[in-house]
Amino acid sequence: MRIQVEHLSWGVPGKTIVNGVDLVVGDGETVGLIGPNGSGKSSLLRCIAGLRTPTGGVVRYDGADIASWSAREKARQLAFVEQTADTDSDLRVSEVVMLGRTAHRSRWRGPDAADHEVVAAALDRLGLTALADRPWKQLSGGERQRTHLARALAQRTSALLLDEPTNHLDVRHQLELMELASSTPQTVVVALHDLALAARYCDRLVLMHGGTVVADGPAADVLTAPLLRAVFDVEAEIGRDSLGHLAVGYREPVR
Ligand SMILES: Nc1ncnc2c1ncn2[C@@H]1O[C@H](COP(=O)(O)OP(=O)(O)OP(=O)(O)O)[C@@H](O)[C@H]1O
Repeated sequence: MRIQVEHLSWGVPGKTIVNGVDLVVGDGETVGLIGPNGSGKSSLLRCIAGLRTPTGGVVRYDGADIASWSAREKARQLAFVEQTADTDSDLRVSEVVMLGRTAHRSRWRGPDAADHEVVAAALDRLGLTALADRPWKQLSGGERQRTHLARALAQRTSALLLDEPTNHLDVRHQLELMELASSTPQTVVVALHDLALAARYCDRLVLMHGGTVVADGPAADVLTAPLLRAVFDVEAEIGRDSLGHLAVGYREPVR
């Protein structure tokens, strides 16, 4: 699934929040969206997910304008895990994940064996099998986040949009989640604050600032000291760790 964002703008009265963004994400590619707080990453993701109506431009999936899709069609084509994803509190973990199957069956039919198989596989993929029967409201923040990812996987879509999917996760689960995002055949757009994690697992990084894309390319081209200074207002040193991964160190802020 190829995602094409053309001259996309979105805002609220008096404020342009996403400003003329062009972005192409190739089939199966994992693209990391980075940028400071308020730079427009979540707003752009919500437009790409079809949850916001752009004030200008268009979002295409394999050439089709997402504006022409019903909610059900969107749920069959793309899965979106938002930063503050929440769920009705009385559900059990497996029932939350089963919500991902809703768009795949008729309104009149309950989950069948195939749906249960997909849910079991998604729970297993996120290491949640032992929590399947636990009430959602008892879960920790990281367990909830993994449950929402399992729900998104259970949608079995060609595109996966993730907004800060690692913010509640411990190191082990961060690595596993990013490994999943980079190895899945799905087309992935993921907003991240951890630049080293983004560099390690994404095929390409897109750096946003003030609602626009200011750099788009391989991590080594985007994570440069001058660009990080201009966009994040930090003095960064970019190097390689002993495993060969890009490492980013920061000097103390000088005011
Ligand atoms: N519905 C809205 N009404 C008014 N302002 C909004 C609305 N949605 C977003 N904004 C503003 O738009 C800007 C971009 O927000 P957005 O959430 O897209 O940024 P972000 O890059 O995802 O930030 P963060 O890293 O903090 O999650 C922010 O200044 C935010 O306050």
